[in-house]
Amino acid sequence: MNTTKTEQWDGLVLGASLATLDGTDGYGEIIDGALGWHDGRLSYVGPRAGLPDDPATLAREVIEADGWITPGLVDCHTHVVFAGDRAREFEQRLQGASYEDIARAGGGILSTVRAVREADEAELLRQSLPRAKALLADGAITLEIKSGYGLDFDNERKMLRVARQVGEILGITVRTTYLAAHALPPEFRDRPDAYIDAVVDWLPLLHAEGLVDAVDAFCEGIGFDPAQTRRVFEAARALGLPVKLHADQLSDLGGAGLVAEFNGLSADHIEYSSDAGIRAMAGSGAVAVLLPGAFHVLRETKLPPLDALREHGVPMAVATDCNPGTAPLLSLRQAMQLACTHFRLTPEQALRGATVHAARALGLQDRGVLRVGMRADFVQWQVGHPAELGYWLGGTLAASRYANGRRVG
Ligand SMILES: N=CN[C@@H](CCC(=O)O)C(=O)O
Ligand SMILES: [Zn+2]
Repeated sequence: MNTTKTEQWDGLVLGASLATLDGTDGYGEIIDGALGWHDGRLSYVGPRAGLPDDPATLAREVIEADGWITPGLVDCHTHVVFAGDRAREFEQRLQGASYEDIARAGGGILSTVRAVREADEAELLRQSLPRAKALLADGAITLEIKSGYGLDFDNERKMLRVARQVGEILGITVRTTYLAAHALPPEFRDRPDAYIDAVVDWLPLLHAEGLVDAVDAFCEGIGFDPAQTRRVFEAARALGLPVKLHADQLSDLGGAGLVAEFNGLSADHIEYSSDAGIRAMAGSGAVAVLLPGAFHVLRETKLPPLDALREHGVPMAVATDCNPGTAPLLSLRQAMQLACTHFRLTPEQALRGATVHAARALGLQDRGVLRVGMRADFVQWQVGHPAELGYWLGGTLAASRYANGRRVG
């Protein structure tokens, strides 16, 4: 019996099939499986037939289930904390305005900055929580949440505090990412280097409050240049914080290579990354975070360098990028479907992208697969096969969700 515990477990699910994702390929299928856990960790992952005759004695709670159980999904790139929406901007884009035009005219990210600054902490939480709940409802048990719509100390802090509260209220893991280098706020107009000075100064203060798990930037023509990004990364490194990057989304500024140079966790978007950038990522072990929601909503045509990613063995994560501008997307499963449709990932690759590789993109080694000793984060789905998770558009497939061995929906 594949177990580490001899005392009575906290819980045991019997009867569902398991997609463990343990191993380098395949779903790791266990038909008619059993999953036991204790103290928030998996204590048994295997066939029901591998348990003693009377499994009810093994655990305090025994649950008969059907369908399939997968690791809890990990949404490794979201901007789910924000106020307002940008539906009117979406209309303008469909009438011909580009994302960059709107940004340069003071809309885009800056219009969400105005809305976030106007909302107090309680209001920001009130607006953000339903979005996080929707992501959880569709199986996301770990959420990364970025700041980046405050762009001053108090408002970046407010966003990060709300992100932490979301995790506490929902009982799930929230990893926070400091993204003050997302756009240039109006009070620093034409003074981007002075703004980067401020971004660098705020970081240790927010970190000292326990509000920052990683550091990100938007390295782009409408964001910050590589030299400015480098300064943000150096500040992160000085504090021992990992970096990730909105890299090469709209043009190739060498973002993928910069991530590799700083041993970053991930380069995200990367539609325009060069072959050299991808090779550098492969060398450093960085994850490529694919964001098919933004690709879809912006009606992009330039695909990420998928062949190069495959050829060089760069792990590909999939995330929602849930944000009001480019990805009003409230389902990681839907992002998986878009990754299959637009980027030709197989449903198995998309599921690995939203679990195993997404956990790695957050530097989390204790989740993403079902294996004894890993966190008891899992989702039970009403499906006949896990390939359906990357197949259906919409619908309600998740039947129960567990975080750290506790039911969270
Ligand atoms: N690219 C930059 N940041 C977000 C979009 C933010 C926004 O438009 O509000 C992204 O990941 O797509
Ligand atoms: Zn983003």
